Amino acid sequence: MSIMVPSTTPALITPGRQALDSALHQLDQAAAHLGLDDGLRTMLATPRRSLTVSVPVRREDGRLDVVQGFRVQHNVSRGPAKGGLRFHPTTDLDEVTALAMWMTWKCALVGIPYGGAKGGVAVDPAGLTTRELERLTRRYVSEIMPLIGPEKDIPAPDVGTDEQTMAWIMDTYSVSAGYSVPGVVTGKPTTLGGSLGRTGATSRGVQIAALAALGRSPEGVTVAVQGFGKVGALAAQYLSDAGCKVVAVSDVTGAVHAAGGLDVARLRAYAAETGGVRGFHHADALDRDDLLELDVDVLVPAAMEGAITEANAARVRARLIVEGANGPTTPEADEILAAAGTTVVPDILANAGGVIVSYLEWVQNMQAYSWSSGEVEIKLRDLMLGAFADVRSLAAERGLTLRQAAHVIGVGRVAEAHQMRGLYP
Ligand SMILES: NC(=O)C1=CN([C@@H]2O[C@H](COP(=O)(O)OP(=O)(O)OC[C@H]3O[C@@H](n4cnc5c(N)ncnc54)[C@H](OP(=O)(O)O)[C@@H]3O)[C@@H](O)[C@H]2O)C=CC1
Ligand SMILES: O=C(O)CCC(=O)C(=O)O
Repeated sequence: MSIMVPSTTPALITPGRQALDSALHQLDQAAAHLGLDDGLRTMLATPRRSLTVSVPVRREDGRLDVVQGFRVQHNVSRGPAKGGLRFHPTTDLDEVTALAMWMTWKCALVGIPYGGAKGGVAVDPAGLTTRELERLTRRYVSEIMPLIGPEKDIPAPDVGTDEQTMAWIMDTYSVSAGYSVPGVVTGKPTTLGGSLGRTGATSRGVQIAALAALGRSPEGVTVAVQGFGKVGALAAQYLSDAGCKVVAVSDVTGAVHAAGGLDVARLRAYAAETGGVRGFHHADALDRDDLLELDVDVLVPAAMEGAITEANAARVRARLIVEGANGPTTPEADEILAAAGTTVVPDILANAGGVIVSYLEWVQNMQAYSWSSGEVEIKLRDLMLGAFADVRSLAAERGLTLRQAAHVIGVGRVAEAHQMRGLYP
């Protein structure tokens, strides 16, 4: 049986196509290891539902722009589909499909009862006013309304979206339902039923995974973080709080480096005020992509897919990579890093803290109850460390990389759910 994968521009290798190729390669490796038959493997390679929508946006000057939006539900065998919503100019159906597939394995790996989904709108949010963004978000939600719901598919923040976006989604859905439906979305403001601890959850998970992988005192361990958005900035903060020395960070505007360690709290305030890390007085400027090749103990890619490729992997000097981003390392780069003895804590494990606390938020919404930040933190830590231990022990037992082991566990659990439900035979 051949695999049908969507492609918007088959003649061109877009970043989205690269991400989807990586995701399919990782699935193939796991399926071969698990001995899955070709039919089941094909089913897991194919999204259950993909929706492409045209979203008209009325601009402040009266113009009407039309942008493309997507929502892909990759798999729903273990529960409702779950995954973030991305606003980014290069987002396409291939990228969203890859991200949805990674959500499926991530949720299975950390043992939460969800399938995987992702949404995207091909737009640069920095080029829109707040009112334009609100109109865009509400119209996108109206277009994907048939797919989403607290028991069907639950969006959350990703690149270019935040808790305000989630509030507009919750309101648009609730107005249509005729009553408040907080459980339709996670990563909401706490005033609307958001969970304590969700804002920093992905970064907290990155910190937990990094410290577990280090296996020694973090005191003085040098760290570079690519991406200084929701995930990267707080990952840098939490690693610094734990005693690591964060020596470099980057965003789209550039990179900054201080051999003695950055004052991360001060840099966060500076970036919030100026719109980026570039020009921070208490550090040296660095070429943005040179950050990936610094001589540090730990590298945290927390920006976009395809940051570490066969073109630069051999020059990566960090001995430990903890993937805050989804898909930052291509399969070719993975091979180079593995041969060099570099440990990679894979995305579906390292950045799972976000969806774990999203799950806790949804559970609180469904019960109309809320937990303290301490309770949330304990549950997050338990789920992260449990998944980390499962991955590490399978990797050691079978001679796999941490990424291969994580995919064998995630894909294996989803395959088992299909077989038990009898949907496929
Ligand atoms: N938000 C979440 O809960 C989760 C996010 N993730 C993943 O984490 C990653 C980051 O997401 P998130 O923090 O939410 O997104 P944000 O939009 O908040 O931040 C993205 C950051 O990456 C920067 N960036 C983009 N391209 C580059 C580049 N080439 N070099 C350096 N920096 C760059 C952006 O810079 P600038 O601001 O200047 O544009 C920004 O600082 C994504 O892969 C996402 O899928 C994974 C799990 C959960
Ligand atoms: O919190 C969620 O539901 C999903 C977060 C996300 O998009 C991701 O883990 O990549």
